[in-house]
Amino acid sequence: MNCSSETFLHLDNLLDNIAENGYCIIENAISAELIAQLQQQCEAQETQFQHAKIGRHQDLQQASAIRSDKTKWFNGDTAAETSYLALMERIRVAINQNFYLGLFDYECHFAIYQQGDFYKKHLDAFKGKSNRVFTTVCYLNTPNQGGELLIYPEKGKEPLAKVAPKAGTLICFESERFPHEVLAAGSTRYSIAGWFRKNNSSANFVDPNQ
Ligand SMILES: O=C(O)CCC(=O)C(=O)O
Ligand SMILES: [Fe+2]
Repeated sequence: MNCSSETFLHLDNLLDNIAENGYCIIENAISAELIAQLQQQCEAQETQFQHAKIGRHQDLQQASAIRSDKTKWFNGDTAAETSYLALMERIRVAINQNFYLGLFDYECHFAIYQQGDFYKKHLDAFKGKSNRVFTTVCYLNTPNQGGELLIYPEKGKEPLAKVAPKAGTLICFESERFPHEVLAAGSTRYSIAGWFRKNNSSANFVDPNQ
């Protein structure tokens, strides 16, 4: 098993599961200390969170029927954010080494789901339309009830997995392949959602463009 003393990440487990299934769910992937710091940061900065838009071209009103959480982009401004990004960088490099995907960078945001907040079934990327290749989700607390993530197969209505959010659990899946949804949260739910991206740039089109 591949564990760093500080942050604790089951890299081999992650790679094996991705190779076999295209997704992985790893409990206790990240140290409780780092998770607690990130969760406290979310709580302290809650007023800076905003209702999320979906895609680049949709407006807020359309988005609110699909998701009701609030998000805040991650800038690496704090030591905890830097540690988290360093972990994601290790995953990016390992995925590239194992699957030759040419993942180029990583973007992520914090998300807060208050009681009743949801995110309806969706895909994070559509073939040929997005540079998002792998989605990551990391839970920063363990809500009392609700807020489960359902991961669906490419075709078929029965979920492959139903994940009750738990502090320290890390989920990774192919963004174009797995529709997923977040059931209504029963109590406040803190998380980080992120995406490893490929570079779609060409001579007259620069993307990622954030
Ligand atoms: O928080 C989760 O469990 C999933 C969030 C999600 O699907 C997203 O932000 O795209
Ligand atoms: Fe998603």
